[in-house]
Amino acid sequence: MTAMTTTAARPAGPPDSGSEPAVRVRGLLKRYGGRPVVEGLDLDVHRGECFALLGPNGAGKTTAVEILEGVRRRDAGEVTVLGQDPATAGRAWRDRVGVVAQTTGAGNALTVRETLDHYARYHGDPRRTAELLDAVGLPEAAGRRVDRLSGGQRRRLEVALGVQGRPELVFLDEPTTGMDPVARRQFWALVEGMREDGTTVLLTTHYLDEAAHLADRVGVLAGGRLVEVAPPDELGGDLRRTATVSWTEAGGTREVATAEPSALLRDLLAAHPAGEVPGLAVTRPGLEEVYLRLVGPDPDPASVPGPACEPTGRTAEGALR
Ligand SMILES: Nc1ncnc2c1ncn2[C@@H]1O[C@H](COP(=O)(O)OP(=O)(O)OP(=O)(O)O)[C@@H](O)[C@H]1O
Repeated sequence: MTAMTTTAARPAGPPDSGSEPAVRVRGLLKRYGGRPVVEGLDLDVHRGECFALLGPNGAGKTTAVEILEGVRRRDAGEVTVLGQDPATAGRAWRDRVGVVAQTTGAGNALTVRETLDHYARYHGDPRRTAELLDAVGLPEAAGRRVDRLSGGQRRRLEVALGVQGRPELVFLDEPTTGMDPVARRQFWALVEGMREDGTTVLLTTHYLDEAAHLADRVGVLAGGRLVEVAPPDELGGDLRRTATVSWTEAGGTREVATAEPSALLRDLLAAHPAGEVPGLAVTRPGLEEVYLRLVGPDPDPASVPGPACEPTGRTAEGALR
């Protein structure tokens, strides 16, 4: 697969934190049946940035993203996406935004190529079908019916449809779920290509390696709020800086958590003039451990008895449900 290039004139290079953000959210509140699922969410995504939203099942990621996409109604708060309120933005705004939803209805008797050609008509300046097929690694499946694709192939098609209109901002909700490891890495290259073109990307994922690889910043959503926002290798702050030094002593393992492991190592070496400190190891928490500490042991609000189900999406008339 090759990274795609666009003809649209957009600034390339690092995220632009100086100008108006691509996404601005203040005090976002969403309740289902009276129960808050997103509660006081504040978020800025800079233009040209790849931002990854992490959080356990039921944390409210899809709910928040669907509000930003303009397919779900909010109960309170301010939301601006590419300068407009998605709840009222029109067709022109929609053309500037790409959506790869968590699940879609894509599944029909058309072939992959026919499907892409069909949806191309909805965009003013669509990417060429051949270019898209190549970019998502589907050229061999171009003539296959969509309802005969594997789950991972279907996901690739959905990604192709989401970026077909050369969006300035693309929402990717768990885009690589169901993809094999090779397809995931192809997808990463696709996102990196979009980033180089200046596209803003807001991604949700459960794969921490994906967030670490792709994102300029990650936000961890828990209990309806962002509990931390930071570049992936800085998430966890003090927690990241704390090392655990362990060694074998008197037949057992000793473990000491310290922000200054060098000092402890000097003491240990001095206490072992013969050389080796038995079983010596120094470890620092990785992204996964930091994440698990941030979200807590059982943060899934879905485990609480839930409210009545609320449908999503726009009505045929385009109004929000
Ligand atoms: N249409 C709906 N009607 C009622 N409750 C809903 C609806 N959609 C989601 N919920 C509930 O809202 C909470 C947040 O769901 P949401 O899908 O936003 O979480 P998520 O972080 O995207 O989870 P996952 O990682 O599993 O995709 C969950 O408890 C879910 O059961």
